[in-house]
Amino acid sequence: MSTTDADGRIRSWTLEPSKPRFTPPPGAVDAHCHVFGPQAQFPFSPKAKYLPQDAGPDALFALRERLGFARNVIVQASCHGTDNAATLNAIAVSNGTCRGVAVVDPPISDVELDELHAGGIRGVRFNFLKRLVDDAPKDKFLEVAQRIARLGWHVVVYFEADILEEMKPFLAAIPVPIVIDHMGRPDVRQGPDGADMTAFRALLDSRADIWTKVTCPDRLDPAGPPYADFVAAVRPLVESYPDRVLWGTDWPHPNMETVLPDDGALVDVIPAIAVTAELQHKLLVANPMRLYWPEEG
Ligand SMILES: O=C(O)/C=C(\CC(=O)C(=O)O)C(=O)O
Repeated sequence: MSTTDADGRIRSWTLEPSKPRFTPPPGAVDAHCHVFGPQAQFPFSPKAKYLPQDAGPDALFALRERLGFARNVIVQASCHGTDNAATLNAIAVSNGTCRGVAVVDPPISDVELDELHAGGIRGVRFNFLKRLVDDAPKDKFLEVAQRIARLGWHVVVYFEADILEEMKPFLAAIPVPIVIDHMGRPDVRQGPDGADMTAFRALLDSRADIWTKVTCPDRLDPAGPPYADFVAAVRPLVESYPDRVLWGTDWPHPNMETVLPDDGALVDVIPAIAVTAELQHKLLVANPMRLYWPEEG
């Protein structure tokens, strides 16, 4: 259960995650996580739909150490709106071990985009979840997608399975690689051949440069650890698209109010969805390095 402090700010992550049994390969990247604040330095957006307690870079790096990861990709969370300062700060104090994905105001200037690039940003996120953002203007997002192409960036798109069909023309028009958060949130209880996974595979088959994060068993599988339905639905996806999958903790688990995910248990899902050392290396090292640290390839 999440806890709320005197200011009404919630903590949706556990302070004592278990130590995973699975040891990630050297150089493993947690490619989907966030930072919150610290608020005194980096206030939340007036439009924030949730107000979390501080979860800054120190806590992120302590978690990374405990879980056995070497790098992080920090995705700007909606509670910080389009002010990417908290994300940039975490990258700046990471000694080169973090990169990030920003959320931007569509009229952002080219100079500001260059500054984000210098600060370690390598992509822009378009969030279509109505509970998180007031509007998601597809025409303006497409202009942004065109303007980031020169930087070699990609876009990260977050939507739920019920709008996949209507997202297709928008996604087809994006001129840079696309990463879909949490597989577009399928109902994993339908199984690997259920309607949601079948539709999502068709989307992946429509372009060779659509990647996805095989993340968030905690959000997608209400049964909890060992997340059997998630594993059954997602393992075949990892095997079909081994070069286009990423993995992340989703720490500090925004909006997880009823059940606080145990990050150690989340890491232990990895060997169940990526069952060979080769698949694990692609998922945790080779793929995220190609997207976020291409210069090291
Ligand atoms: O971060 C996630 O993966 C999921 C989120 C929060 C979020 O995206 C945001 O605040 O920007 C969610 O489903 O509430």
